[in-house]
Parts: sequence; C-alpha cells; structure tokens
Amino acid sequence: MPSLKALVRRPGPRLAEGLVTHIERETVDVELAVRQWEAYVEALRANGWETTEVEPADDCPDAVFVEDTVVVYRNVALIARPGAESRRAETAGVEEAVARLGCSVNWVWEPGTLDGGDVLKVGDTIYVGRGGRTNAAGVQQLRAVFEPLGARVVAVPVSKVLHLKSAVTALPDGTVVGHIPKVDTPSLYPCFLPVPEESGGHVVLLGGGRLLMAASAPKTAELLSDLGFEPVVVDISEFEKLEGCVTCLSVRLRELYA
Ligand SMILES: NC(=O)NCCC[C@H](N)C(=O)O
Repeated sequence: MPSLKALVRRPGPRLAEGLVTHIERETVDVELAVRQWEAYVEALRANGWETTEVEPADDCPDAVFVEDTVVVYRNVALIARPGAESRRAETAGVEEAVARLGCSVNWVWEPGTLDGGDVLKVGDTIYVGRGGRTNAAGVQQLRAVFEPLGARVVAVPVSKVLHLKSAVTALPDGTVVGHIPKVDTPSLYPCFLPVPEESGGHVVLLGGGRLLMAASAPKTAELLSDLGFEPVVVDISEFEKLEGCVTCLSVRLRELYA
C-alpha cells in the first residue's frame, strides 16, 4: 500500500535569525510562527497525512524548512548538502528519520551542493534548479542517483528567487504553476499556467484535487478553485519573512511501501 507520510520539523528558538537572501529582513514573531506551524501540520493530518517530527535542530535557525535537507524519489532518499553552510548541520536528524521510515539513503558529497527546495518532481520528471544553493556538481550527483531508477532529470536555471520551488510547483495534473516575473524560463515546462501572485506558485499536493496554499495568494486560490481544485489555505506569514513557502515546511513521502 502506498503510504502518505510527511516529515516536519518544529521551529526552533533561533528561527528569527534564519537566512534572508532576496528580501529585506523583517522581525519574525516566533510564538506566532509556532502556532502557524502547528496549524500547517494539522492541515496535513486533516488531509490524511501521517506526520513524523524530525528531531529538532535548535542551533540551526532554518531547520524548520525541512524540505531543503532531503530529496526522496520512490523509496530512495538523497541527503542534501545545503548550499548555505549554516544549514549543513540540519541533515543528520533527517538522515536518521528517512532511514527509520525504510528509505535507502544516498548523500550529496563535496564539492556538490544541493537544497531540496531546488527539486521539483512531476511524475518521473525531476526538475532541478541550478541557482544560488545548488551547483553543477549537485545536479550531476542528483542525476547519478535518480536516473538509474527511471527518473528523467531536467536542470533549469534559477536566478530570481531562492529555490526552484520558490518559483514553480506543479498541480496534480502536472501543470507547472508560477508567477512569471519570478520564473527564469517558463517555456521549459511542457504545460505552464501563470498565476497572479508569487506565493501562488507554491502548492503542496494533499491528494485528489486538494492543494495546500498560503493565505498570501488569495487570487491564485480563486483561480485554481475556478479550475476545479480545492485550495486548503494556511497562514505562514512568519515563514514567508524568511523566504519560506508552504512546500518547505514538509517532505512528503508518497511511495514508501510499509
Ligand atoms: N525550500 C525553501 O524554499 N526553503 C526556504 C528556506 C528559507 C531559509 N531562510 C533559507 O534561506 O535557507
């Protein structure tokens, strides 16, 4: 039976010191962030996902953005080597968590760097963003791990935002969505739907037509709802101040067999 498991990681006390690269720093309300994170996790659970909390990494301000630490394709996990050095200590706890869930584990090695936020899976196509956090060696290592398993790895440039998935994600039918000013090359995607807000380009597939989306993208939610999808909206304002989006707060494992 395919599983619906998701990894999440509770925000730590140093969250407000998280990295910001493309936006101005704003004060983060850590208590509010914890409440928003709890509501996010509850939204996953309410939609049938069994969540596993990765052991906290309280010395790492960005640890809550657990998506960046690992890429999982089928039952194979590739432990990332984050492009930002301050995030490298985040991977140990995640490695333990995916191994416990039954994944076989691979690693990105120096000189490779790769952030999970740069990896977008659409069926058996894996888009990988070559940008500020993922380098060419990281792309090559991702190819070497997943292509033998049947994936087609497509590298795309990312220059306008932090990660590939800060620019684009995909709907359940494979249509890639993104806000044009933030997407380097929309023509790379066979089926692309422009959306009216930057955070409208971030959707998490919950199952069926349900899409987890940020409250900051109301026009996109309306558009997608009009196309027959069901947005499930969460407020993640405190994480957005750190360039986080709905995708970054979890890792969904859809093809583990228990
Ligand atoms: N996948 C993502 O988009 N992750 C967001 C990471 C934000 C964090 N402040 C960082 O700069 O690494």
